[in-house]
Amino acid sequence: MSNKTAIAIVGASGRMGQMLIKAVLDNDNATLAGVTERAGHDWIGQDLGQCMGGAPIGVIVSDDPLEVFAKSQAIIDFTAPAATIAHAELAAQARAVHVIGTTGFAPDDLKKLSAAARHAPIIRAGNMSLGVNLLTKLTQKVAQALDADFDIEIVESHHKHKVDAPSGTALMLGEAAAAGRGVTLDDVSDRGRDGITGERKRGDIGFHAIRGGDVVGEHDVIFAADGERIVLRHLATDRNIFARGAVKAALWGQDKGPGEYDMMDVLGL
Ligand SMILES: NC(=O)c1ccc[n+]([C@@H]2O[C@H](COP(=O)([O-])OP(=O)(O)OC[C@H]3O[C@@H](n4cnc5c(N)ncnc54)[C@H](O)[C@@H]3O)[C@@H](O)[C@H]2O)c1
Ligand SMILES: O=C(O)C1=N[C@H](C(=O)O)CCC1
Repeated sequence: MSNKTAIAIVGASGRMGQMLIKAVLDNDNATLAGVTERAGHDWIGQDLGQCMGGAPIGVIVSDDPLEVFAKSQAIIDFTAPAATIAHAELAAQARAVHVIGTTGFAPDDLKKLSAAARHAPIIRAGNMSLGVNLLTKLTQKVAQALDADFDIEIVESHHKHKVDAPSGTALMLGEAAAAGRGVTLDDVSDRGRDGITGERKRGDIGFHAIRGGDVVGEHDVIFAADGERIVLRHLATDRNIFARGAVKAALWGQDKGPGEYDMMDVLGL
């Protein structure tokens, strides 16, 4: 039996799905167990290699996650919240590691993920890149070192197809800034100001989302005081940074018990 980890990719035709497939095929410690797309998608029943514009590779795109998960040790999921919730239940039944990159979950969705994580490991992060996870740590440290004379604003830019705002990364950074300050993000979050908003409230953390063109992902955490400003910035120029992180997480999760983990755990940060 091969000692490579069998990984399934759901949402195969997506911007991230295609990156993830290449990252698994390029990894010496992983093998592609199968791929899925949503029912009715025109890739269903076709050879994956041909769908991606190359030669056949003998992997047929499925719309049956149950059948694919049964032969997988890990599932990598960058799809949409409703799909990911359904996948979490099936991954838990299959006792497979579920790596979740999907963003835009509602609080009730997160409760369902926590329930699934009682049966198998879930590794979830709004951003799987090493750079952003380091930036998150730095954000917490800087917020801890400064008082609320420094106003915190988080500005993110993404491509025009992105459907959720603020980005998962912006929320990670906001949570880190709030933790550094010793407050709860929900109590201080101020999203997308418009109209006569009144003066900025001391201690608030502001969020702003720019959408346009093909921007892969850019995040600034601004600490603005009277007379000086600190800006922590991450610029993503290639989605491969997210895909590589997700495959690393799938391999890392193999000897872990049920529970909820994130990329900080994977990277040891
Ligand atoms: N955490 C990270 O590092 C990171 C990085 C990039 C993107 N993302 C997130 O990943 C998600 C996907 O982003 P994208 O740009 O690839 O989007 P996309 O729209 O290009 O791809 C999503 C794919 O999922 C498929 N899908 C939807 N429902 C499905 C189902 N039930 N079964 C199988 N496939 C299904 C869609 O058909 C589509 O092909 C978003 O939530 C995005 O914010 C996270
Ligand atoms: O392209 C996207 O969508 C991205 N989503 C994640 C987020 O919401 O932060 C990570 C960056 C790219």
